[in-house]
Amino acid sequence: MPIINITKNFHHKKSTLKALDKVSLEVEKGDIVGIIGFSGAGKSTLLRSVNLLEKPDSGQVIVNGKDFTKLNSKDLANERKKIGMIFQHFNLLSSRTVFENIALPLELNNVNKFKITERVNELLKIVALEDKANHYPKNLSGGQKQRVAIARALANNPYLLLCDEATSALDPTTTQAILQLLKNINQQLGITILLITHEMNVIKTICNQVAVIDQGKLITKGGLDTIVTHKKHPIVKQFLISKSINIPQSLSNKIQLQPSVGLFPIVEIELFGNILFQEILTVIHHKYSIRYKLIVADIEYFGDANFGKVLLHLQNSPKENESLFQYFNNNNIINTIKGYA
Ligand SMILES: Nc1ncnc2c1ncn2[C@@H]1O[C@H](COP(=O)(O)OP(=O)(O)OP(=O)(O)O)[C@@H](O)[C@H]1O
Repeated sequence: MPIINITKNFHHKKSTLKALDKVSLEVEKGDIVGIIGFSGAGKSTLLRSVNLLEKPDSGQVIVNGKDFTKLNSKDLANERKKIGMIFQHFNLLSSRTVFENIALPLELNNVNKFKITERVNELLKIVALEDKANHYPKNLSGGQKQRVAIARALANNPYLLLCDEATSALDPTTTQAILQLLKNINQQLGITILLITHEMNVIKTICNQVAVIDQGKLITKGGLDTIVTHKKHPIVKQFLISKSINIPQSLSNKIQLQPSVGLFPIVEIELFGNILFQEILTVIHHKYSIRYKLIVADIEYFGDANFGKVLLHLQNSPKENESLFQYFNNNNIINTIKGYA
């Protein structure tokens, strides 16, 4: 499914905004491609260009062997039936039951009543909501609503599923369950998935390809190992070490911003693929004989490199710690003193 050189401008009163700037993207059948980028980078515009909800000003969108930009509205409507879409806020119809929501695309496709019942029951099984068929959306949890939306998106047997931040409104456990469902759909039904996400976790859990977009341009696309090689690019960097780690309340209650006698520094270290965490700990302990408490460590490995943040509460005097900070700075280990306790 090649997207070739698409450009999309939005015209405001006095200015024009280039939301997509000559973007080309190849999506192979069976891929799960994650699109990442800062807010306003053009992710939604790119996703919506695939089924021409957003019509590019130029370029080609070749899906299912057809250039969507050249289709008349009737042919495009027919092609769209084979592309499912789900959204962050589910977009269910509140006046319809779960069954009726899922049945909607089939009704619009003039499928007969008997076949609709058969298909909806199949779909309820796929998303494990058989017992909720007659419930209304307002009585469902977020995860259940997204399952209904997924079932509805699958109704017409799509070959492609577009997901616009499908898990952003869900808690971590529900997110994992929805991701697992998407993975099963990809593997068992052979559906290609294109998704937008802000979460590294989503990429790591289900995507085999990542597309990075920034200011309307495609920066890179590939597996995570390829993406990591662009670690200096701001969006990739933020993605790799986006974690904000919190100082536990028991410690933050005691924290002082200025050093004073009897208080020791709490230092945050950023790991950015240049050095391994265990190596840093060994140096702190063996080379500089500095005692520390490990407060929080949130680290992920990509290949042999680790990325993330670590919070250490050093236990030595400022003088004794000096050589350690010199070591950090000499080795480009980004460190910030968050306070003293
Ligand atoms: N219909 C529209 N009319 C005018 N400008 C638009 C329209 N849709 C998007 N834009 C602008 O195009 C740019 C890209 O928007 P888009 O929604 O694709 O970004 P995004 O990466 O999905 O952002 P976010 O993560 O915040 O959803 C933004 O500057 C946005 O304001």
